[in-house]
Amino acid sequence: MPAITVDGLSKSYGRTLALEDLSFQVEEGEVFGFLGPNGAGKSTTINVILDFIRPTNGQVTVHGMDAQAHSRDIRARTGVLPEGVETYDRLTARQHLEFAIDSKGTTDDPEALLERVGLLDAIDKKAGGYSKGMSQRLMLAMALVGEPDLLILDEPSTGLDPNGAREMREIVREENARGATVFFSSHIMEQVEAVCDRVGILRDGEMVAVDTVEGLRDSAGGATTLRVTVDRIDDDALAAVRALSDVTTATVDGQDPPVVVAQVDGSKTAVLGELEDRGIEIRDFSTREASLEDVFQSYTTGTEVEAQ
Ligand SMILES: Nc1ncnc2c1ncn2[C@@H]1O[C@H](COP(=O)(O)OP(=O)(O)OP(=O)(O)O)[C@@H](O)[C@H]1O
Repeated sequence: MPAITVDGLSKSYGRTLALEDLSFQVEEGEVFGFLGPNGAGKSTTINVILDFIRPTNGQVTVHGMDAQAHSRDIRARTGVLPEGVETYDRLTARQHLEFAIDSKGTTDDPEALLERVGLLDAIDKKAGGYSKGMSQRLMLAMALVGEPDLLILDEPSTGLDPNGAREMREIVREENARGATVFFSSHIMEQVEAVCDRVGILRDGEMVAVDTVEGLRDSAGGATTLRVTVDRIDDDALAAVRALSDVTTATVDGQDPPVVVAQVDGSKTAVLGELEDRGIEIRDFSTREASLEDVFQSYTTGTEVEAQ
């Protein structure tokens, strides 16, 4: 049984359509990265899964239970790191943890949890004095209470420095190794590629790709980003480059001097030849293997940048 099934989900806020007929599944035991730029609809999806908001259409089940009818049971088995940090200024980390432990009726040790997230030193300090990263660590510790079957982490790296982000990924791996399903959202490919089994890419409320990290890598596979610095470029020349059979996309980056950026799946010399045949002077060029970040960008930003 999948851990999460999202089926035909739509959500409108007044005239804003935040989610449009969204369907996907998160399998039990996997780490699923929910990736999309700001405003794509990630938090809205998470809020519907947790029944914090009601959808306009569609259905969500968690461990086979309807998200609306069984929200209490679902939340009891789920650890949530919500978007935006909501700590209580006057309570210490220990008190936050004690509250979460009481609410879930578990016997966790606050010190052990805070040690895991690297916040043991501040256990008896009031959260009002915490940095963003410290608050984020505290919220993560609260999400871990009760060894939940499902962890839902909304942008868990917010406010964390690179070390903190690495530690967070380590905790995701440990939780997954213990058997938890992890669903976490991010707008940064780098954050998800290191830990996720599969990635779903959300754009404007629609899922535009769901694949394994390997599968996404393959779709970038073989492709190379070619950057050619030229003395000038015009629409006809750019169109001719785009029309070459090995070129997937071509855009122009910058103006002075212009740089033609092409995704090439094969011969790079054809691009250089096409430009030279048109009397365009090639001042420099470089090649780079397309990265997962390039794949993410091509799905989420529209690949074309008009020639200027
Ligand atoms: N309460 C609300 N009222 C009106 N519009 C909303 C509300 N919440 C979200 N939206 C809109 O719905 C769309 C999706 O927002 P959502 O917060 O789900 O995206 P997100 O992918 O989580 O973005 P971010 O990465 O910035 O958190 C956006 O256009 C947003 O402006």
